[in-house]
Amino acid sequence: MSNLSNAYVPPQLKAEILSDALPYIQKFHGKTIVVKYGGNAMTDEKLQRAFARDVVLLKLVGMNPVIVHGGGPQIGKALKKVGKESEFIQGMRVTDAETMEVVEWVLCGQVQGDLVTLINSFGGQAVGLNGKDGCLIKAKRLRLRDYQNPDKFYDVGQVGEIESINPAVVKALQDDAFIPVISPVGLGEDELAYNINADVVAGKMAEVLKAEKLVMLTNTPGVLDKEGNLITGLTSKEIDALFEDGTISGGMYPKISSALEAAKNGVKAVHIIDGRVDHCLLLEILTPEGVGTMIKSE
Ligand SMILES: Nc1ncnc2c1ncn2[C@@H]1O[C@H](COP(=O)(O)OP(=O)(O)O)[C@@H](O)[C@H]1O
Ligand SMILES: CC(=O)N[C@@H](CCC(=O)OP(=O)(O)O)C(=O)O
Repeated sequence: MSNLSNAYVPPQLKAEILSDALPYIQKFHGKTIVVKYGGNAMTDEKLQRAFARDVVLLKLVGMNPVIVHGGGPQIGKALKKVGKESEFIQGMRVTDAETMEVVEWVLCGQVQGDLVTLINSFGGQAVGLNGKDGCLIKAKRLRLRDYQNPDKFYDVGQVGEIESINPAVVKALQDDAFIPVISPVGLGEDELAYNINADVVAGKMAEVLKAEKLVMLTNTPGVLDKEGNLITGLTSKEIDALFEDGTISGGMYPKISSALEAAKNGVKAVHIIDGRVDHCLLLEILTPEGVGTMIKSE
């Protein structure tokens, strides 16, 4: 992948490739595109730079990218430093009060700060937000239902589910030249901060903003079947079958569930794509090439 960017491309071909993007730029002009930038997709510096450039480019050609970032592996590292192991149930981090302090520090501080700085270094105007800002995300304590046994619930501590989203602050920013960069932390009525899975925030944000597209960047080619082959498209029924036969596990649970909810609730195109591919965002949005898995509402 990295060698490709050094390969010789005749100037005429470059111009044609740029020109081929025109219908996509027209189609998505003025439209909101929510991008979930997973912590697993942001581990390589070169890829991070390509991502930030792509976001700036999308904004400058008239689209409204809204970024929801994760940071699971980065939280895991910070917790290790203070001697705490990470525990997950169905893709949700079990979060006690001490863990929550680290989560907020890593997500709303380090990860968001680095991303905002990087986007702005390429000429964008990114603004960092978390759920507390402008009353963006109201959360309440999650009762996590067992995927296989609906009568069973898990207590995962200070983990939130979304009660409501007030998108006013995001709309105000995106109607201007700004690129919102949102950390998945919500505020409860009890004034506690809640740790919310970033896929859940991205899916709901896309719904509430009536986004044209939701693109989730992760560290696999997309959703894989039992043999490890990429599944390019998935319907609701097919997803149920994958849950039942155990093909989906860990972080893919909240990702697929949130993607499906968004597709069912009006987001026209929902994709889970490989964030390890250089310029995957441009490939997904500005070319006819299908990358990753498209989640369909039915
Ligand atoms: N069927 C599946 N296809 C692809 N990935 C899967 C599947 N089931 C579980 N996974 C796991 O889900 C992970 C992606 O979710 P997660 O670790 O939460 O990433 P992110 O930080 O991008 O949200 C993959 O790295 C993989 O280990
Ligand atoms: C409740 C819960 O699990 N919250 C996540 C929030 C970050 C996240 O979702 O990051 P990724 O997108 O990189 O996985 C966590 O603590 O890891």
